[in-house]
Amino acid sequence: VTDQEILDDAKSTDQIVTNGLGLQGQRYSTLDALNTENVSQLRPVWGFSLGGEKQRGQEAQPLIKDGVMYVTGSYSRVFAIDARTGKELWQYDARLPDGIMPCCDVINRGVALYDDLVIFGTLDAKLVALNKDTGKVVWKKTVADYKAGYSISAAPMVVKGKLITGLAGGEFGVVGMIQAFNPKNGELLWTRPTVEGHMGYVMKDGKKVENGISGGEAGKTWPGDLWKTGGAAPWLGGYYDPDTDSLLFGTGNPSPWNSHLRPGDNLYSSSRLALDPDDGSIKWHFQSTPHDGWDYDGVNELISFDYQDGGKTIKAAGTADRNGFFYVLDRTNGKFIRGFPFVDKITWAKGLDKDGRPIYDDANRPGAPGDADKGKSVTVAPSFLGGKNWMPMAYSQDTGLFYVPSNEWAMDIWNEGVAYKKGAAYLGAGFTIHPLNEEYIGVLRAIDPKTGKEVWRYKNYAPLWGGVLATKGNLVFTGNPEGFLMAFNAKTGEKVYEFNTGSGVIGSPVTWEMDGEQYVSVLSGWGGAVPLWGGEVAKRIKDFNQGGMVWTFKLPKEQVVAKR
Ligand SMILES: O=C(O)c1cc(C(=O)O)c2c(n1)C(=O)C(=O)c1cc(C(=O)O)[nH]c1-2
Repeated sequence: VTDQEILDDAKSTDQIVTNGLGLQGQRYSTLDALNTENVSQLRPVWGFSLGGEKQRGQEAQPLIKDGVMYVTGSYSRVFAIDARTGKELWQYDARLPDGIMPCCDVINRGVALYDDLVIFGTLDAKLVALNKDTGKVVWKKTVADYKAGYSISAAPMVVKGKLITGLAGGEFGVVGMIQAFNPKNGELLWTRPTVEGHMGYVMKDGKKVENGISGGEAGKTWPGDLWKTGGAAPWLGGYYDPDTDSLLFGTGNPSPWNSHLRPGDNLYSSSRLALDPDDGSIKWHFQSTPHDGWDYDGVNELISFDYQDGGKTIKAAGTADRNGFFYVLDRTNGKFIRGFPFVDKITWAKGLDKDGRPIYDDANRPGAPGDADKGKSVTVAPSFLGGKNWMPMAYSQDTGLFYVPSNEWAMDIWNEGVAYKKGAAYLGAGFTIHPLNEEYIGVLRAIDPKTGKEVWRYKNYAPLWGGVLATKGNLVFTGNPEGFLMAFNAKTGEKVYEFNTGSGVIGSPVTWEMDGEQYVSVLSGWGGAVPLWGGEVAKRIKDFNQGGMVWTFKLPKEQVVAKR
């Protein structure tokens, strides 16, 4: 895979070489052979088991190149599969040490492809590059200390010949970090800490050269030494906008959760960042939840899109935050254009001011703990798992709508005393999540970013936890924990297809063209954060079965011909 193929991925239909179906991550395919007219005839053509004794959450998006599918499974495993037949070509198992500390299941979100390499990050915070034909290790590099709580769950990406990744570990008081490597040998090129006060570096002739302190100086928006263990992990990775030559990343919660310990905005936690891919410097930031006290990570994808306003093209970016607000930003400078709630209930803030800063409801910030007891508990919506969590939305270039997998839930949350200890959970909070409605938690929403209007919604009993795909065939695909891959009419929201994969679908579906036919693939395998952290919600989903399968679909041949 070349840099040009990566740049062209949003337009090419015969391969998928980026996470997000294009570096901007719109998850939109120009294929329309499969459409609302014929999707009811969609059939599975093969299934592939990810095997292993312990099937856990499968959150990856498959990549496809030259008839081979590359996909990751739980416990840091990679599989190469013949995309025509489902036959395994090779598999690689990272063999994790016992002490790994992922907060939220043993998931992985996919590989990056570059040259003849298949590259992914592991739960013990390594990057591993495999030969695409043999699965043999070409290079392997430890990028952070898993014993301090670091891990990698994101799919890395290659931008302008650099391999870029974000690190996880926000629940352990790590220092969030975005890093660039030489994809051919794993050599570090630059590193950008995402907590104010930490020095960034670029490598020159094998030497670390300082590249500015994140935020300019230490402790401006943090008290005392707390910035040293400030979290803000960019654990979901990011995307790249070629128009502005910016990496667009989000950052997680500040550590610890107890906000009374850290008065101030706590930059750059719960923020969106635009970085220069050449040296990792920060071009702009937008903080969605300053002084977060509810675990509203700001990692959710910031998706570039253009729209017309009074004859002018606006270079915008949209993001649906965990805190329940959808933000439209000017992606040339990070300025707030507009924001609006995308969930039914938000109680931690009364709204947004003209710059997009939340107007807090102080009664709904969990109270400070006393010396011995816990602080005042409050009931807040959304829950800490968010109006939307990691699962990527899609943007359709035809309808101009975002298709947002969201959830309606609240939590009781309180603070407790906590001290930092390397490798131990660093929360200082307790919580329990509960549904807001009897009939549903999940809501797939079609949202107009120009008006904030919800065009349609689909309600789902269990929380939605899978990625979304939009196509020119007027289709929107996503999955649910109940096990179904579903397709909707992009304009009306009518459900036009479903298929039971046998376990919850929390992966991200893809579509591509092979031998003149349009294929759809998705991973199935229930898991992720909900069953682990879900309180009352976990009870609702306790009978859902685990799994680990890749499912691949297409239309029967005669069906395609009949429609043409
Ligand atoms: O702060 C972090 O470093 C971090 C990492 C991850 C992760 O790596 O998946 C999650 C979260 N936080 C998190 O807050 C969260 O809700 C979450 C859900 C999931 C998931 O895959 O279901 N991962 C994560």
